[in-house]
Amino acid sequence: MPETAPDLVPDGDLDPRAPEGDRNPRAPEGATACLVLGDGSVFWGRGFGAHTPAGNAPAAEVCFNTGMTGYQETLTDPSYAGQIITFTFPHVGNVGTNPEDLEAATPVARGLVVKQDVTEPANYRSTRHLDLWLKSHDVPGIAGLDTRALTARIRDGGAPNGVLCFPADGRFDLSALRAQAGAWPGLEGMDLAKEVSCRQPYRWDETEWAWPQGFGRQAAPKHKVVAVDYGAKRNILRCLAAAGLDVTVVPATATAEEILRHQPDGVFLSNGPGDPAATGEYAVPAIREVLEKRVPVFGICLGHQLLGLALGGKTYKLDRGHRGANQPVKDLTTGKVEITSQNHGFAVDERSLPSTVRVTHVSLFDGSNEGLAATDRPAFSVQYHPEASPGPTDSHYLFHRFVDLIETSKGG
Ligand SMILES: NC(=O)CC[C@H](N)C(=O)O
Repeated sequence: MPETAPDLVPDGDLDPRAPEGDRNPRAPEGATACLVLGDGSVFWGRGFGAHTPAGNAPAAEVCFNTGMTGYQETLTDPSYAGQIITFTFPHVGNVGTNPEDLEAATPVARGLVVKQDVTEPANYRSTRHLDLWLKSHDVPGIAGLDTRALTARIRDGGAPNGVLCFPADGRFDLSALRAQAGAWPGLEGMDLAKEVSCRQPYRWDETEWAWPQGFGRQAAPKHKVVAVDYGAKRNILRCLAAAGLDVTVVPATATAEEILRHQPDGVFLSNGPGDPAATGEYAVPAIREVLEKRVPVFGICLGHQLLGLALGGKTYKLDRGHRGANQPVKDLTTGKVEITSQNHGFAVDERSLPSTVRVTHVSLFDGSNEGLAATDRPAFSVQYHPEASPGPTDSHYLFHRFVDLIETSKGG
């Protein structure tokens, strides 16, 4: 193991070397970056990845992810727009980066917080050091701070807003950073899906990529679906194609007419960032119209929340969200428990759902809703990510459930 430098003082305000009452203590020795939270607290660390522009460090919600692998997929998952990700697993970066594990062309996360300094990559698939990859995509990182303390703070107090600052000149204006973190409006009410969505419709055609172990290659397409891209992860589109679907992707703001013009056998609603209620302003009317035409609908994560809204339910913000690869969920249809991968900060309020909606999945961590199905039309959705493989292929059956629904609807 390479030697790593010790943790820096975790919180500038608690720095014993800072004079009493000093709200702007100097950066501790060795600190080149800091994370400033909306409540004014400061976590010092060592910067890596891209420097932040002077006076314009990115503000975002600071969340945590407990996954032990998949940092590149996490960083490129468009659902992380507007967020700084704290990785609770300490060794991030040690398998480098490669072009196959991207969930989107570029990362949208505003920054990452890790415990250990990023080491040289040790993996045959690596084509680039994480540090260089982050630099090339303009994403700043901070290492060497107490990610446990930060995670405990998020767990106990909810996900705070924060600013990650890694200035090239090593100067920190903590007052300005505190003001910036305090002024960031937060994710509630924020519509980010249309920012990360594709701009033009396109056909998903990716037959030559490496497939997840044991998942097989693309089957000859039997049915045609339109996937509405609210910030879709590539592996979802891959899984739809692997289940035998011909996939056309359309922008988040596509109207029902623009969706139905493709004469789809089914409509898929993707994952995506931001507040579903804000996204719903344009998405919900389109989904409602698709539902009225009785076209089969399947939604994942943000797509699940939007389907919940379209069916008459409400969504709310969870205190700290579910982000990681070990989240137990019970499928109430089969009684089976799946270990799932998740990344969401909002949820469907089960109590708000009309009687024409059945709850199909529930979180065994906190009892929140993880899946629903309409009883009067062909539509279902899950809050978690069946395209990810946190262990075995627990949740891939949902893509086949979608195909079955399409076939039943076609009368085939
Ligand atoms: N992964 C997702 O689709 C996230 C959905 C939504 N932005 C949330 O945080 O709950």
